[in-house]
Amino acid sequence: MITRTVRHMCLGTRSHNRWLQLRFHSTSPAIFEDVGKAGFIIKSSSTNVFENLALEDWIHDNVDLQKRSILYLWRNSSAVVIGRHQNPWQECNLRLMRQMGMPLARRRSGGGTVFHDLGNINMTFFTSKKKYDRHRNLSVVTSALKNLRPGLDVQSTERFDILLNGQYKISGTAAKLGRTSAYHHCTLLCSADRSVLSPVLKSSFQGIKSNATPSVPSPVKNLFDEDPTLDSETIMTALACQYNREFGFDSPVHEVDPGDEDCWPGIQKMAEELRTWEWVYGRTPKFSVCTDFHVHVGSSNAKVTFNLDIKHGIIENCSMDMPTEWLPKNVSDEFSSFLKGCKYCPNEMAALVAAFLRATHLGTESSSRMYCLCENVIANM
Ligand SMILES: Nc1ncnc2c1ncn2[C@@H]1O[C@H](COP(=O)(O)OC(=O)CCCC[C@@H]2CCSS2)[C@@H](O)[C@H]1O
Repeated sequence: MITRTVRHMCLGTRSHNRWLQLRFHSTSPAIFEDVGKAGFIIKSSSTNVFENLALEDWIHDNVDLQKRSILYLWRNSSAVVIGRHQNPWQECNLRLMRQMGMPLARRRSGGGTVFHDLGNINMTFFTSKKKYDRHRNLSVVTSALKNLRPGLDVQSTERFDILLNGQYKISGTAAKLGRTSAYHHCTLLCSADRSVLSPVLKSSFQGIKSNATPSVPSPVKNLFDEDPTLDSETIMTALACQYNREFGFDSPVHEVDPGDEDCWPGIQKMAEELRTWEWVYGRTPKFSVCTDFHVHVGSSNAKVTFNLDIKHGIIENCSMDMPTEWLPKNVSDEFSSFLKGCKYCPNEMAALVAAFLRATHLGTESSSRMYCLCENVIANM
């Protein structure tokens, strides 16, 4: 299958951009040649999770999907991707991810949390809402794999996972349905680093109560562990071929750069929005944290109970309970009210704590206790 670079097909200026024409002048076949066709396959040249998710948004918002379907193939460097209505504190080990410098992304589709790295292939099937068919899309994946290796036991399930050997998940699905258009996207675990996948998908926090969508953990396996002769390029080519075959299209795989603002006007702003704290954390459904911990300073120790209500990622209510001989009640009360309005974010909290301690001239002993208390609170963020 020929791989083409869409950038080369574009004339370079916004006014001549073929994708814009796709949106605004989609009835002009002479201009379109390839993109005027009913089926189109693209593959991202980027491995940046935010850029790649932004391209999904861009296509969903800008391309007329009534007359054409698109298969979008993409891979990301290591990242965790949560569903639109999920709670990241509940779903992943944020502390470990921060230590590893691993990004967390919130996608616009629902569903659970998955781990991505270059050993994981993502596919997005864009269609009109009428043509939206997850079973058929997943049959493209399973047929592509069976065409490559007829001995593989891969089957899709009722919940739109794909299982290997009837028990190991190799693919998870999510979808976004708009008024007239839709996309279904799914993963394919080929050779992801499972020594990272498991620990990053384990929350390190306790005492979270929320109605956010929980993930459904499953035993996972990499496809290449089953057949080490496979590789990602071969799989992506097979997926593209099977997509054309299943839907009667004849699209080559067009390589696209989601960082190319000329090609996708406004995409950088979309990627920026996906990177913001307000989107990644602030979109978490309202939740509360009720936790207790022991604090030790020198020879003194105490049990602290901590209650927080968090809305849009911001602390709405805060109360803490501890022996008054350990920390005077007026100090803990003042600190509690100081935290209201603060982002549930370790960096922000550390800065606020420093400001609080500067402003409230506590004695050395109380200051040390406050630091200890705050360290414990921050460790839960
Ligand atoms: N990459 C990947 N592929 C398949 N299964 C995974 C993966 N990472 C983790 N898991 C397993 O799935 C569950 C979560 O399953 P759950 O069913 O809760 O969620 C999903 O499957 C969501 C799939 C989203 C697909 C999108 C496509 C493009 S952007 S992300 C997790 O706890 C692990 O056990």
